[in-house]
This record gives sequence, C-alpha cells and structure tokens, in this order.
Amino acid sequence: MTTDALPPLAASSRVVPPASYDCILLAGFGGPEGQDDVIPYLRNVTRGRGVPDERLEEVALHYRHFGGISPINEQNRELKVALEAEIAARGLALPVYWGNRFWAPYFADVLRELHADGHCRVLVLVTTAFSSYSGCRAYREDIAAALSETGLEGELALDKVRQYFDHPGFVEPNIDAVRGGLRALAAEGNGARPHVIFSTHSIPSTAADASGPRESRPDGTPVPVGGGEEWNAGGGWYAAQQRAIATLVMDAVKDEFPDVPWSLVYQSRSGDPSVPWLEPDINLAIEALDADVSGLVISPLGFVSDHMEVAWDLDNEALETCGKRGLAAVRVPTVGVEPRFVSGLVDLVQERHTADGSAPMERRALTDLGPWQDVCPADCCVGRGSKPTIASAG
Ligand SMILES: CC1=C(CCC(=O)O)c2cc3nc(cc4[nH]c(cc5[nH]c(cc1n2)c(C)c5CCC(=O)O)c(CCC(=O)O)c4C)C(CCC(=O)O)=C3C
Ligand SMILES: [Fe+2]
Repeated sequence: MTTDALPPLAASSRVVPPASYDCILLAGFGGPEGQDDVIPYLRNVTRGRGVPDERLEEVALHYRHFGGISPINEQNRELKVALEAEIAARGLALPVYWGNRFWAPYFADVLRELHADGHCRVLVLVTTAFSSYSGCRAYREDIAAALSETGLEGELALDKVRQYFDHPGFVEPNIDAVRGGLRALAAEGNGARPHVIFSTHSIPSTAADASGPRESRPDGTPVPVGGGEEWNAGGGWYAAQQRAIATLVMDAVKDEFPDVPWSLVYQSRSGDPSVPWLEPDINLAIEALDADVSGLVISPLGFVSDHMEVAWDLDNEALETCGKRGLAAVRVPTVGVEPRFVSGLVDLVQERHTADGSAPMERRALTDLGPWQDVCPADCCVGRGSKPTIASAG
C-alpha cells in the first residue's frame, strides 16, 4: 500500500452538490421466499464466483430450515414502509421504491416501474453501512447493468447516498444494543467478566485491501500509511471502519461498563479455502476466549437487519459454539427499523435532496474517517476487472 503513485483527489470531487430528486430506490440484497427459490437464489448470488457446490448445499440447508424463506425481503419491506412514514412526516414528496441484487423485485424491473411512474432523478439508498465491493461497488455495478439492460440510460439519473457507518443514526442504536446486552448479562448474573464480540461478514483479504479509495480519504487527506493504526491493522477501509465504530460503541458504554474487552471477528466465509479471507472466524474466536470470561455479547455490527446470516450463522452456529463451552451469550439486535436509524437514513437523503433550493442537512459523522464520499473514484473496490457503475467520480 503506497500513496506515492496517485495524487490526492480534491475534497469537492467526492462530494456531490445537493439536487432535487424525485424518488428513492432502496437497494437490498434479496433473499428466497420459498423452498423452490433457494437454489436459483444461491446460483444468482454466486454466479461466476467459484463458490463450491458443497458450500451451496450447506447454505441451502440454512434456508431450508426456515421453510426456504429468508427474513430479509420482509425486513426491507418494513424498512420501506418506515422510510415512507418518516419522509411523509417531514413533508417531502419522495416515493420509495425497493429493488434487490439477487431476487425479485430486481433492479431492472424497478427501474422500469419508477420510470413508467414518471420519475427520472433517483437517489439510491443501499442497505449496507460499510465500504467494500459487496457492500458498495457491487450495488453500483448491478444498478448500472440494470440501467443498460432496460435501455433507460438517457432517461434516468441515479445518485447514491454515502456509506453511513459513522452516522449517528447507525451508531446510536448499536451503542444501545450493546449496552442492553451487557445489562442482560449482568441481570442473569453473568456480568463479572464480560466480553463483546463485533461480528461482520468475512471477505477475501484482497477485497478488504482494495475496499474504499486507494489513494486518500474521502476528504482528500492521505491514507494514514505508516502511522494510522486503523488502516495498518489490516483489512483496508472495510475493517478500519468497523474497528472505528466498535471503538466508539465501547467508549460510549464505558460509563456503565468500564474496561470491557472486545474483538472484531468475521463470519460466513465462503469461497476457495486456499484463498485468504479476513480472520478470525467468530467460532474460533469464541473457542479462544479466556476461560474466565463470564458472558459474551455478540453484536452483528456488519449488518443492518436480522437476516439469514444473523439468524443462522450467529443465532444457530455461534450461540451453539458458546453453549459447547458453557459460555452465557446474548446476541443483540441489528438496527433494523429502529426509529433513529430510519430517521438517520432520511437525514442522509436530506444531505443530498433539496426540493426548493433550501440548505441541505448537515453531513454528520462521528469518526474522522467520515463523512464518507458521495461518489467513489473509478477504481474504488475494483476486484477482478472493472464493470461500469453508477455514482462514481468522472
Ligand atoms: C460484505 C458482505 C455483506 C454485507 C454487506 C451487504 O449486506 O451487502 C453480505 C451480506 C449478505 N450476504 C448474504 C447472503 C450470501 N452471501 C454469500 C456470499 C458472499 N457474501 C460476501 C460478502 C458480503 N455479504 C462475499 C464476499 C461472498 C462470497 C461470494 C461472493 O463474492 O459473492 C452467499 C453465497 C453462499 C455462501 O455464503 O457461501 C449468500 C447466500 C445476505 C442475505 C442473507 C439472507 O438471505 O437473509 C446478505 C445480506
Ligand atoms: Fe466503494
């Protein structure tokens, strides 16, 4: 990692001036809604990615256990309704459409629908707080592909709300969730020596290293190479952002729970086992905890709803790992439709949208990594070969 090769971009090149939008596209991951959907869904998710068949069979069982239904679509429908209510309460005229990467309603169908309804300036809101290929660029590529598939390139203009990992609307509910988990351990008599685990999706180490802009922070100041511990501890911006939020959360609960040790761990790894992915795996991390840990709080920090990766990989697998060693554990909720999260998302919309030329809302950020960029550099999060995207600079 070197910053010498590329000049820093000016701050303004990553911040899009406020504009008037005419609708919101809530962009989700998508999930199956019945047993017959499971395999076609998994083929969609893993297309061209070399995820072994055995892994697909294994993941299919997670869905089969719940009738082939992932909770994620229902959660996104609820989020859409909550956003509509908050938008209406603020007197904004912005209908919310919902589309997914990997299951119906697909982006292409939703773009056709919102265009048929007479909309042309779309602000995209992605259901991921952090930066990575899977959490940012993949959405931007898939929406660009849908735009080209529908032939609506000249008809629709699409911008995207920045990643919001350090927005108070995401951070505050996570603080209260961890505080609640620590209180629950104490109430059960397991609070003598608690530990907090923040869990996020493992991604290939190369993808983590490539996450976010290569050459500078979003505000144009250089990446802290050789001095910035949040970058140098590994995992690129992806892990740096999550460590920063975990640190904030633990600082915030210090008044009531001082000196509680914590770790950032990774879950749900897939792909070729010989390729390095971010570690430690949550289950190995639980096994490696000191014997005198009295109770564990598990925060699914990397996710915004209690979807299958939470319901299975945490509530089933990780809690079972805890059970095997007799460790009391509390898995705390994701932000979901928590009112501060919903309101924060609409604040993020209002950083960008001003219907009547009034001043946009302040760009709030609780860490010095943010506020994150509105547009990404062209090579941001590029893995194997770059596809066209929406919301990139230049
Ligand atoms: C960073 C990240 C997020 C967080 C950001 C975000 O939320 O977008 C995320 C979310 C999710 N991942 C999900 C499901 C899956 N992810 C898979 C596979 C993969 N995820 C990856 C990364 C991420 N994934 C990666 C690098 C792969 C390897 C293959 C590839 O590069 O494509 C597979 C394939 C099978 C397997 O697990 O091996 C499935 C089924 C669901 C839906 C859950 C439900 O149905 O409720 C959600 C929200
Ligand atoms: Fe990105």
